[in-house]
Amino acid sequence: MNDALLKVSNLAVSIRGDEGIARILDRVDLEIPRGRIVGVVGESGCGKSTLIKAILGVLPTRARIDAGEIVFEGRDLAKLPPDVLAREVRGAAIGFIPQDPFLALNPVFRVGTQMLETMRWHAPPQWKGRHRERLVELLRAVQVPDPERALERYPHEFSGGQRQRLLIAAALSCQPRLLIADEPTTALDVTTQQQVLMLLRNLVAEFDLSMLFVTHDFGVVAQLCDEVSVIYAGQTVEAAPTRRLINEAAHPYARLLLACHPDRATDLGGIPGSVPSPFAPPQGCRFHPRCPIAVADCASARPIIEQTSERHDVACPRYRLPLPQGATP
Ligand SMILES: Nc1ncnc2c1ncn2[C@@H]1O[C@H](COP(=O)(O)OP(=O)(O)OP(=O)(O)O)[C@@H](O)[C@H]1O
Repeated sequence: MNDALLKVSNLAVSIRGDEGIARILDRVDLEIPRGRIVGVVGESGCGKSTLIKAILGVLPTRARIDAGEIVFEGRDLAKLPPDVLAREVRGAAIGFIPQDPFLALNPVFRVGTQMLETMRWHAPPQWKGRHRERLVELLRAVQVPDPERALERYPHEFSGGQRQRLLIAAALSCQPRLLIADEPTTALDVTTQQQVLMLLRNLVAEFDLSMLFVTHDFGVVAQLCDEVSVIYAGQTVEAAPTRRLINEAAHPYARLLLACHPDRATDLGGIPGSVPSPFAPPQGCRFHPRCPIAVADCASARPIIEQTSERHDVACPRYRLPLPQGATP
């Protein structure tokens, strides 16, 4: 699609560690069309956070982008100087909602002080002199009760769900075009999680945004996302519109991950085995050691991405085969 707000192509990121060099992301592709919510799903250790860090330009010092592009509004973020990224992109054109609302706010400063400080650096010039007023409007939009008073309170005076709303307002406070959320509902109870997801959906429409939502939970993807990309051991294995992926997942990893979801599984055993270390990933398809339909060829060559239908890509030549009985948890 031409109207992508963000297009990540062929992105490779490696990190130098004591064990050698780890290829954490190995030619990842991702597209976020304007006005859409795209989920990135994968187990812990698949590279979701590294993908976010690469987009935001906050990779660890020992990491580097080896190849690929991160094109956002026509500019390749992978090639932008760090000061331009910090000034014009991170926390400005791209807002970030972190995973843990308990850790993300400084407990010793009032909420308003912290949020106004962010706005001082990144808010659009036309809001000059109106930061507090804008903030109150945003707190109202994220349904924080009594916004004027909320700005005078300290983080510990809010519940987890309210703190997450504060962080969503903070992410919106610089008038971003893209929101990136890293499992923002994981630390919340189920009811609050539902409310925050619904709020995010409404805000994306109301503020004319796009969103990248990272999670390990297909249930959350089903509720929130228009499209989804499944990532395994640093490689994109499948991408499709959400409904299609949930009803017709093709890659064995995506099928097994879906089968593990509580709504479907009778026994939540998870997928046997674990995500390989990026310091010594398997050759060929990185999923082949855990794949119930793998054959010898899967260990020798990386699968080519095939398009099964419009906007549905899968990186497995054997995706048409059924999984053997007992393979799903
Ligand atoms: N600074 C680092 N040094 C060495 N290895 C790292 C570093 N950061 C990440 N990794 C490794 O890269 C892989 C991907 O990590 P990443 O945090 O991106 O995965 P993730 O899918 O976000 O996992 P989680 O859901 O647990 O946050 C993991 O194997 C992790 O151990």
